[in-house]
Amino acid sequence: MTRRKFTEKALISQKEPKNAKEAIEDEDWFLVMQEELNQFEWNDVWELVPCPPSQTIIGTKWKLYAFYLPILHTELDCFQLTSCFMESHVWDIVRSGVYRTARGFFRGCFVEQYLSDSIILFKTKCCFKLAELGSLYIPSIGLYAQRRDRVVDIQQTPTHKTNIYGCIHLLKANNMELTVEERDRKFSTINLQFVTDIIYHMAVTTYNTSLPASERYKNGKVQVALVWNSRNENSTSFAKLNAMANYMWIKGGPTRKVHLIHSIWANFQTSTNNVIFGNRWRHLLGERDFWEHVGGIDVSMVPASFGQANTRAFDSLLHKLQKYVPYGASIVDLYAGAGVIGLSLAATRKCRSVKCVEVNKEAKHSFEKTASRLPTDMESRISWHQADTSKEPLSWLIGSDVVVVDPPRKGLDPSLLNALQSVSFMKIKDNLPESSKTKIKIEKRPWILREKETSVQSDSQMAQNESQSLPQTLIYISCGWDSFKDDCMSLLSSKAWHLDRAHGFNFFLEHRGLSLSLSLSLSLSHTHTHTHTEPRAHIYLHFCFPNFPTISF
Ligand SMILES: C[S@@+](CC[C@H](N)C(=O)[O-])C[C@H]1O[C@@H](n2cnc3c(N)ncnc32)[C@H](O)[C@@H]1O
Repeated sequence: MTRRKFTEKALISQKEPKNAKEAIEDEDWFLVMQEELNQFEWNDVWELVPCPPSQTIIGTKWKLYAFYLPILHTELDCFQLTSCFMESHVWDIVRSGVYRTARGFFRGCFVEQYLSDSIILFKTKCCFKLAELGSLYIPSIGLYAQRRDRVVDIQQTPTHKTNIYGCIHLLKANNMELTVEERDRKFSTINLQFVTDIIYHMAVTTYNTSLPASERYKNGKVQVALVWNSRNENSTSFAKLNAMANYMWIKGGPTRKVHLIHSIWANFQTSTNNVIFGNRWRHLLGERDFWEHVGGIDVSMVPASFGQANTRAFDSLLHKLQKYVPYGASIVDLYAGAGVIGLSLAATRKCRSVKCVEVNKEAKHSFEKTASRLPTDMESRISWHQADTSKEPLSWLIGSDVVVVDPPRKGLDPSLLNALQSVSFMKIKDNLPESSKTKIKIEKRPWILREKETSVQSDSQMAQNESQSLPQTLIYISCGWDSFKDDCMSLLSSKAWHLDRAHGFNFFLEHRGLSLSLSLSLSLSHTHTHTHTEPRAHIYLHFCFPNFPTISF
């Protein structure tokens, strides 16, 4: 494998050399250089080493010039990159290609205020889905390589220096001792290639406040979920799964001097599609509740419900978002997961009411646990509803001053998008659509009643007493740039909403296609109610570019 030296003050271009300052300032030059880099064969491993400016290092065609940070992408990839970021660099999002794309887009929407947070990336990514490939005796456990035909072993990299390392070591030893075979593993089709893999979910908690903040990530205990190729606990291979969990617990559990593992869960998944988790979960060992502290509140997380991958970036996003929510507002948090966003707002903005709407019933337990630790003087009425936001979305919007949406990468469901477009043109009480009026009437439809049975609410009169206000503020948190752009354009083109702020956050930079993620916050307000003194509505989004070809600074 060719190893090429690359400098921390380097940039490649066929164009005229420029010094670092000039190059950063000259956007055209920068973009040309980015295009050139896209033509590269990415089979080489790049190393970050000090290198004198203007030194030709890659044949005659490519030159290396003084600059800030390198752009690089390799097949073994971001691990070289991340090690660099991990150890020393604050990744400057402002110089990234994603940032430029976003800024161009928002300028087109007349948003001048586009801000972003820089963060030391891998020191903060807390949650990983890891795959295992290879033989029993030489397994690799880590993230998929770009083509997803192999796994880059996380232990070969200096990037994820957490107790996850130790857990992976245990898994490998364990597989050998217990001869966990291919047939026990979960089978997946990934990118049309049929590969055998076993999937682990690992999350590190930074909750332990007895540790100095700098050590919490490194020494946080790990929540491990083993995804098993069987339908349930009655399968013949369940004994092997149990043995595997016990082995890990004995070697890395609370009785050891080095206590690595917080808890172990099993997930049963026999499906051959790309969905990682099956519907059936079982808690095997350790504490059930796994706590984090984000957005000013303690948050409980189970692996079965969605958890943001980067605790620190999420915390930063939540603190920013709180500023856009008026005190005493009533909130609906759609695509809420365990309701972390809604509950954080309830606690910090003294919200009148907070409704969290989520389709995955497994998130209910975490919601209840988190709610049980909210400050006792909180007067908000909080509730969690297992429901599909695409069904009767207006019924969730009416009665809320602020709508928070945090959809999956595919973006908003069309029916919700429609409802958001139409809601600002409605006159409350006079023009309530039939579907939302029925919510105020006594509900008789069995399927809605069934959904309500799975709801948790702190005030049973909530639905009836809720004021019938219309949303003035929309906060959009996105992790899918393309879908966000489409949704945003639809909202703006309806002239219902005005957009005036955006904010970016680094959430992760991970190996899968070198996806690059950041969040933005935007502010939207109803065109006809916009006062120009204060933004009335906000969208935040967190987006990511899978297969983003280069990273630039
Ligand atoms: C990106 S996650 C956001 C979770 C949450 N806001 C958080 O920060 O933890 C998207 C969530 O939307 C949920 N979801 C997907 N489609 C949905 C739908 N049609 N109705 C309600 N929830 C949905 C998923 O189960 C997932 O929990």
